Amino acid sequence: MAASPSSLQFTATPFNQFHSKQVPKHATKWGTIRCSAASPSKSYNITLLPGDGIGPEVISVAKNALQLVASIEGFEVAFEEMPMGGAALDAIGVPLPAETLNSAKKSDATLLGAIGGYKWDKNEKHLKPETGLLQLREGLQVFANLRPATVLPQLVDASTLKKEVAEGVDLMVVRELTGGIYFGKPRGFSTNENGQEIGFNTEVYAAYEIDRIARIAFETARKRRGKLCSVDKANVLEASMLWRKIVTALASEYPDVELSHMYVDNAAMQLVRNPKQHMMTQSSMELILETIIMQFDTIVTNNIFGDILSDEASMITGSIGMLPSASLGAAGPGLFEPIHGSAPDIAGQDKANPLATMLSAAMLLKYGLGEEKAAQRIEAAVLDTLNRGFRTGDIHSAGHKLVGCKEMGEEVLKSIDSKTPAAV
Ligand SMILES: NC(=O)c1ccc[n+]([C@@H]2O[C@H](COP(=O)([O-])OP(=O)(O)OC[C@H]3O[C@@H](n4cnc5c(N)ncnc54)[C@H](O)[C@@H]3O)[C@@H](O)[C@H]2O)c1
Ligand SMILES: CC(C)[C@H](C(=O)O)[C@@H](O)C(=O)O
Repeated sequence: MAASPSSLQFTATPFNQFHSKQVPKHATKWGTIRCSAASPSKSYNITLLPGDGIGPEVISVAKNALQLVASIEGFEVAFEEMPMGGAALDAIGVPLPAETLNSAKKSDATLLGAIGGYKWDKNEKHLKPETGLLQLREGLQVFANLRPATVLPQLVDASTLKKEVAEGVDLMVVRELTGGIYFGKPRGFSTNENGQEIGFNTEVYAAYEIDRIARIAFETARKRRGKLCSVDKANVLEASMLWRKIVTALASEYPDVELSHMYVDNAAMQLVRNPKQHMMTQSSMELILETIIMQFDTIVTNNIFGDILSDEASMITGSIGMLPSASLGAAGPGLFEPIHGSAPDIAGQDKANPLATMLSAAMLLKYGLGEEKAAQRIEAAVLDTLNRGFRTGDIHSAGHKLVGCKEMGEEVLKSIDSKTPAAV
């Protein structure tokens, strides 16, 4: 695939259209903005949740990028930084303080770094940083989690897969985010008939939850290469059987989208075996042509399979430090976060790759605020910085300049500054 900024535009996602049709709050705001020629200054409130571990390091870099592109594009951003996760547990005693959730609900969008760490690992369930994150997703009702995984030409060598396997991979995982086994009841600890301790959870999906995420996925696939793979475990799990039935029934509404189904165990294997299919065809000139067809383009799956498969997909692209995400609901502000965690093993050492968070900031601008040009400035600057040879440790290979989190951030800012609008 050619190296072009557009490969990072995640073109394929139709969420702008989805949102502008279905999110009254945003639709109203965008309408006002577009019509208000007399008042050129727009202003957005963004809640920042640095969280734990490398979270504060990557958020500080992304905040600078948001500020810079806002000033170039002529709008204002006001940040409200709130405690979340382990940081909130230490300061306030709960992983998601009411003030933090309220700030996220009132703002135009929320950018999260990461939460969690060894310190809180043994806490009771309701006092775990991770519980706060689930409460935040539930509180904002952001049921659709878009996780693009694109192998950038600059980073093919960073992938642990062979070049010919990784090159050109461009996936979108659409993960259901507010249902399934993460939230299903009953759940808990008990004892069985033999007096042994048991822990149990419930994988449960209502038809409407499957329907709404499947529609997002079909719309997403329609704007990409028209291929949707629904990943489930319908050979074993009832919740997956219903999932497959509803996704299959919807296909007739999207005749332009080619739907396939795959069991999750096979999908996990196929993702690293052959995310692309190579087909040999013979041309009229008796030449053997190799056509690369994406085995995977858009993947739709439940909460837990999406969590696991997106982490796996990240390694095709080179590093989990590169993958952004957008979590969106039918109404209200979105939540934007890198897919990685708090990386306690490298926290506080200026080693984190901030690009996943910067690209999440770009998704925030595009899907959360409708500021497409500002988003493109960040995406183009990330590519430019990689083109100029800068690499954090997770994506470093011979011949490139090894930098820390801060320096990587500064180099992206330089790239943002040096790009004229025409070049974006
Ligand atoms: N959304 C979130 O906040 C989120 C997501 C996943 C895990 N977590 C939490 O994070 C903590 C650590 O979890 P984990 O170790 O399983 O996963 P992790 O994603 O934090 O780290 C996995 C590995 O990837 C590396 N890594 C992650 N992000 C990186 C980056 N930006 N740059 C360079 N290297 C990076 C880490 O150093 C580590 O070796 C746990 O408490 C977990 O619950 C939070
Ligand atoms: C930290 C955890 C609750 C979270 C999840 O499982 O969703 C994480 O793995 C993620 O992918 O954001």
